[in-house]
Amino acid sequence: MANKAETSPNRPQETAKSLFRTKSHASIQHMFDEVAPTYDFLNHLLSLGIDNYWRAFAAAKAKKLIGANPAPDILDVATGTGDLAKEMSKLQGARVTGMDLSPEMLAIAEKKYPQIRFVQGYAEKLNFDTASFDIVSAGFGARNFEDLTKGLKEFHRVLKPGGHALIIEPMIPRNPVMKKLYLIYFKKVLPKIASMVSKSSFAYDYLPHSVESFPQDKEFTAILKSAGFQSAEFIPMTFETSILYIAKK
Ligand SMILES: C[S@@+](CC[C@H](N)C(=O)[O-])C[C@H]1O[C@@H](n2cnc3c(N)ncnc32)[C@H](O)[C@@H]1O
Repeated sequence: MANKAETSPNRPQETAKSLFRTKSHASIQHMFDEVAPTYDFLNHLLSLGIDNYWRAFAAAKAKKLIGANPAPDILDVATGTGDLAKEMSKLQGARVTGMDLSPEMLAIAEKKYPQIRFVQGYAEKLNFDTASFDIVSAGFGARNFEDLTKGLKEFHRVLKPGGHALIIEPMIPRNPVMKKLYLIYFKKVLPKIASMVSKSSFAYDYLPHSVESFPQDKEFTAILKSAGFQSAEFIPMTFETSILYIAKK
């Protein structure tokens, strides 16, 4: 039997490990609805504010890829509280839509950024026309998709030919010393801090499990290509603690 912190408060049969295996929409939604009120505070605290830089870096890459397009259409999937959508909305003429499955995360996004259009939905079945976006982004969301391949195929479908997907995920450093330090922080320190602030300490036990079990760098670019993208590259950020994937349709 798992201890209390490792089980979901309203779903005692569910452990952080079992959630990562199933990742049903209902369980993921429940977890994010619960962490929503403290999500931003903890995000910035636990990353020492560097998460803002990672999103701004992705938006700067998007700007280059968009080029002279005066009105790029951008979809931010798994937008959560909207911070990556906000970065994308700073691009000249950008028409940004943020979508997420969690109504509580979206309610916060709408409050923070009333100028951006937010909609509820699922990455695996995007409610948008084929070839309708120049950029599809996702910050720290793909790892939670119930069906990753289906989600990435949907990114590909809704992109215009030549459009790009930009995906940010946490990265486990490849350098052995950095990796050891990172995992101590990620598995021992981070869940303790989070449990003092968030209603759902469960979510922060799930986080290291989900990152450790998720395909990274070349493994993930191979998945992007098998989802239909003609090319895919990755850029490690901040001593390989985060990674940006860029894939072209
Ligand atoms: C860690 S948060 C990231 C939020 C935001 N993008 C950011 O940069 O902080 C992950 C988000 O992904 C959403 N999510 C997870 N699976 C999803 C899916 N299949 N479809 C849509 N949203 C999903 C969750 O509801 C949550 O808001």
